[in-house]
Amino acid sequence: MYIAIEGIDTAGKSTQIELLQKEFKNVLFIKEPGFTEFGKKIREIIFNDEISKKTELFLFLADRSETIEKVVKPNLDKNIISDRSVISGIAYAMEYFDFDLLVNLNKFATDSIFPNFVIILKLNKNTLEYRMSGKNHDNIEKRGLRYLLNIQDNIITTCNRLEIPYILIDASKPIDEIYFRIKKAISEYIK
Ligand SMILES: Nc1ncnc2c1ncn2[C@@H]1O[C@H](COP(=O)(O)OP(=O)(O)O)[C@@H](O)[C@H]1O
Ligand SMILES: Cc1cn([C@H]2C[C@H](O)[C@@H](COP(=O)(O)OP(=O)(O)O)O2)c(=O)[nH]c1=O
Repeated sequence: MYIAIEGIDTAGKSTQIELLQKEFKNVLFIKEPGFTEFGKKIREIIFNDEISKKTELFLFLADRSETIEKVVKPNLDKNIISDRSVISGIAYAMEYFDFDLLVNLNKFATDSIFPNFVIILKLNKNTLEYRMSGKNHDNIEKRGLRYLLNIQDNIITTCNRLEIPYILIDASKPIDEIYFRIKKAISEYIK
């Protein structure tokens, strides 16, 4: 089972995954971007170089392709939980490029290996504003709150259009309340 934890920046993905890693010892936890050694180099370029949106897209595709080829494919018999996935890949890029083109590029990059189930941590504007005020902003976060809230809508749209099952969790709730809901949801998939 390949499950993705999705949400915009500061939604609480890393926080929840740290808790999940303590409890689900037999699950393979991965992330995008930058899980493989190659992906770490790609991530540095994306966040530090001034590149075009198209180049950024191909770099994320290269990171995703390498993770799928070297990590996901060899472990499809296991349970995998990923911090972000192709869903983020399409949701962030569809602000600039055609949705169907992005789906086809990602199908090629991943041999059509997409998550089976997605958990979306959904932030309201005020909570996003508060959490973003507490951190430095990378190249992508500098595009602002409106952009990130659009991405959040895109994440939901992408799951719907790809017909990938998902649940929405209010990311402004207390950490343990969110964790309880995530645990309940994935326990139906991960025995
Ligand atoms: N449910 C929550 N309630 C309050 N603060 C939270 C919650 N979840 C995460 N945070 C805080 O919000 C910030 C972003 O969380 P993080 O897990 O890094 O988000 P992401 O990985 O989605 O970018 C961190 O400072 C974290 O401590
Ligand atoms: C995986 C992926 C992430 N992104 C963006 C989302 C984030 O702003 C950034 C990932 O940086 P990261 O530090 O992993 O942030 P977060 O903790 O919010 O996941 O890259 C894309 O634009 N396209 C993609 O395909």
